[in-house]
Amino acid sequence: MKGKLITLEGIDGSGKSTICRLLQDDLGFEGCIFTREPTTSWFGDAVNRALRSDTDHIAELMLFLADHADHISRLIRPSLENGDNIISDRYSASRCAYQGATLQDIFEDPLDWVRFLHKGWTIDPDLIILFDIDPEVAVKRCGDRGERSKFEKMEFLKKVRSNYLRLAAEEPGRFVVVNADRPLNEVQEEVFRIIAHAVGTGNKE
Ligand SMILES: Nc1ncnc2c1ncn2[C@@H]1O[C@H](COP(=O)(O)OP(=O)(O)OP(=O)(O)O)[C@@H](O)[C@H]1O
Ligand SMILES: Cc1cn([C@H]2C[C@H](O)[C@@H](COP(=O)(O)O)O2)c(=O)[nH]c1=O
Repeated sequence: MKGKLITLEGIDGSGKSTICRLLQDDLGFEGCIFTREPTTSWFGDAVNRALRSDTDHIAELMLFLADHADHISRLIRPSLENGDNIISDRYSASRCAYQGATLQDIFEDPLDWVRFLHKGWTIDPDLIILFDIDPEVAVKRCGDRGERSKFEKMEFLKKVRSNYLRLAAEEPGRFVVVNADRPLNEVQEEVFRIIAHAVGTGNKE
């Protein structure tokens, strides 16, 4: 693989999508390919249907995995092989953190099980930027944005946050944890600096 894969992760309302939009508008990152999970494919549509209903948690996980497999074969692998740098708003760590929480009554260590399900076929990110924030602050931020994700609940997001922090502690070489509970310009400055360092100018060379 010649390009770099960078993913933005964090609980709902942590500010990933806001930073992603700012990155997309910045000329310094115009060589990067921007993508997200759930994707905009029909697999992503199926995931979004599951997110709007009380779908069985295992079935929901399988839909997320199908969307991820399609994302890799259609965009991630060919772009990396072509030398493009990719920035993805959510990726595999979202599954470990969120489905690691939805499945906690079924498995002893659901995070580890979900992580195992990716082995052998996924492409691991070169760098994962974790937007870390107290769920109380994140949920308040999301308060007035209309329809809510079924996951935007305090107790649930506390578990998701602790799963993310466990992932970061277990792979310190891959994760950078950013304090997302700061003014937007400060978070932006730090994330831009980290990504610029990882991809150089954002172009292929
Ligand atoms: N640093 C910040 N300080 C205050 N408000 C912020 C900050 N960053 C983002 N916001 C606001 O918080 C809300 C949630 O931000 P955003 O949609 O970027 O989060 P997200 O992590 O992408 O959430 P989700 O994963 O649920 O889509 C938005 O209204 C956004 O304008
Ligand atoms: C990729 C992925 C996402 N989720 C959850 C996280 C959010 O609550 C929703 C949708 O994401 P968005 O960024 O707010 O649009 O889905 C998940 O549970 N598992 C995943 O793998």
